[in-house]
Amino acid sequence: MSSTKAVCVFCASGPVGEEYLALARDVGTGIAQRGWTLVSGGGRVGMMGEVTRAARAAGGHTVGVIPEGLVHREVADEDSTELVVVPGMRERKAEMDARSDAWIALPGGLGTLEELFEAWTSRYLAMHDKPVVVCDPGGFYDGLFAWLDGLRGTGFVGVAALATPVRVTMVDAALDACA
Ligand SMILES: CC(C)=CCNc1ncnc2c1ncn2[C@@H]1O[C@H](COP(=O)(O)O)[C@@H](O)[C@H]1O
Repeated sequence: MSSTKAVCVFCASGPVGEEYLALARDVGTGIAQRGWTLVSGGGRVGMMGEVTRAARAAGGHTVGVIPEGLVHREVADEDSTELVVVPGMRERKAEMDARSDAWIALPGGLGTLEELFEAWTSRYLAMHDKPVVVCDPGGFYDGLFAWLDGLRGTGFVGVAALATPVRVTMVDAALDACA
């Protein structure tokens, strides 16, 4: 077993399709099967709820970090092994960061992108060396990465920064990249 202890997963909180919910379950199950802790946004909604329920069903330890203002909106995961209620979004991100050894982004919306870009930019600025992994079996993010790739050579984005996230299509590969 690798030394990774806790993986933070970013993913959709909205009512997305079954293929995305199934992906979230596979990731939660895989994290638990490796004996790792899952860190998430602490809500029961969308993929976020699926990933945590699956991790616990597989015997995993889950840590949910939710701002008090979102406890109702995102339906705080009271069954979480640890549920950390924080004052606001900045504290949520800081707590998720402090408790994680690696990040996995799954398909998601604006919140997921916001979290992914913080992990990504802080890594290319050498503020940490935690793996930043994008697990995208269906090409959900292809348009985003194609657009960013188009900035190559324009001075807006460095080649090393573009190469920072580990992009994979398989859950096992995503977990291997965290190790
Ligand atoms: C003030 C400040 C630091 C804002 C940064 N913004 C955020 N920081 C942390 N989690 C977020 C932020 N915006 C949205 N999220 C969370 O990201 C999760 C996924 O959102 P989404 O469905 O991809 O849309 C949701 O739990 C949502 O609450």
